[in-house]
Amino acid sequence: MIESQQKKRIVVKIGSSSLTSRNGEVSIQKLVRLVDEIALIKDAGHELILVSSGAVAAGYRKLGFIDRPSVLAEKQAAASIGQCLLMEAYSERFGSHGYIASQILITRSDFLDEKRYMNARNTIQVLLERGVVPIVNENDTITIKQLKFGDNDTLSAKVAGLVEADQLIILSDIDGLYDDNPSTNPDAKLLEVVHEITADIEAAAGGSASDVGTGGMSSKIEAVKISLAAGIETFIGDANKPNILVDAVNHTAKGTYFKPNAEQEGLDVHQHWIAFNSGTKGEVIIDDGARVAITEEQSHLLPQGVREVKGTFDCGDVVVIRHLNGDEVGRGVINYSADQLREIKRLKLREIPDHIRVIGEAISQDDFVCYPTIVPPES
Ligand SMILES: Nc1ncnc2c1ncn2[C@@H]1O[C@H](COP(=O)(O)OP(=O)(O)O)[C@@H](O)[C@H]1O
Ligand SMILES: N[C@@H](CCC(=O)OP(=O)(O)O)C(=O)O
Repeated sequence: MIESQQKKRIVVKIGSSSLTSRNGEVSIQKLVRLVDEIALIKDAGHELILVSSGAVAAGYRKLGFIDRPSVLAEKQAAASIGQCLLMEAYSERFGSHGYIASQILITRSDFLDEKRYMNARNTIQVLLERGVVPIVNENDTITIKQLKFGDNDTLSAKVAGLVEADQLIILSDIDGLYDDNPSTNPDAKLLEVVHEITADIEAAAGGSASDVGTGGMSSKIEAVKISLAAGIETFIGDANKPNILVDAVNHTAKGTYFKPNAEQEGLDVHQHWIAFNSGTKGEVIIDDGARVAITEEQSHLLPQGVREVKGTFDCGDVVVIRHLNGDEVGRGVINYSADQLREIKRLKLREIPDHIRVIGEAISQDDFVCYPTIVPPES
């Protein structure tokens, strides 16, 4: 039973290994059990978005393969079949509880553009207001390698940031994060509460031992970095444990609970987009004064603090902000093109020629995110 608590917005990620039986095929029994639990959470009044893997696993046998294919086009063809089968199974079971399931397929390029990113958010908002369970997966069939989220762990954390979730629950075939890879070290111990992703934790998190899983624990830890930066508490637990979802919502489940730093303000949706979804176009190199201003004094980045401009970008693009010593300071939305900024760098605001002056500052205070709030960009 769900303990009575404030209405929460919860993102649940179900990995391929949690949905498949030993032969690699999707197990309707497993899917049904998880849907039944989600229905209980919905009945208690919470909003829930499901990020479900399993399209490739559900499709490859129907395509005539005995083993999960490894060639990209074959996986994509399998996903094209499997995604329909998955949604059919989800729709039917959610329907039996009186809930409507909807399908949302996303690629990383959809999230590169903030308008499309916000559009996805608005769509999900309408679905949630109307009691629907949005079911998200990567659009495997058309995604090219360079623009793949790659694993649904990362996708689930980005979706959690997009919808400003209260909790992210990542279900897997293991009951949480161990202090070493349990498939190679039988003495590895479960970590029950984690406040920070340290280098030791990153080193402990290895790849997947199953034939169907994609990223193993290491991609889950990358995902947790993203969700914690947004201030979203995150849980990793075993999909095969009875009542795992209900217990995770009640905080009584066995597993690993990742707790965001209570003092650190989470990123808002715009900052989350800048930090984890936008692609960067070029770099601005800043001096000491500018670094102190933006990291410690909550100030704008002014052109006078910019020493060098690298690459080509337009007004509105996201650029890397780097200190003269080479350290990455953060990233932000630039108010000038690269050529304009080259012309006005090191100038005080009143010295900027009228035909170039837009807002004044090179990057506005609300438009940048500094490290270590964010993890280094992935591309
Ligand atoms: N430190 C660790 N703690 C727990 N599991 C780990 C660790 N390092 C590697 N793993 C592996 O990660 C696997 C879970 O990831 P994966 O197979 O990709 O599942 P999913 O399909 O749920 O995403 C575990 O079964 C385990 O073999
Ligand atoms: N999008 C793919 C799954 C990718 C993925 O991350 O899988 P998993 O590691 O099992 O969560 C699919 O639906 O088959």
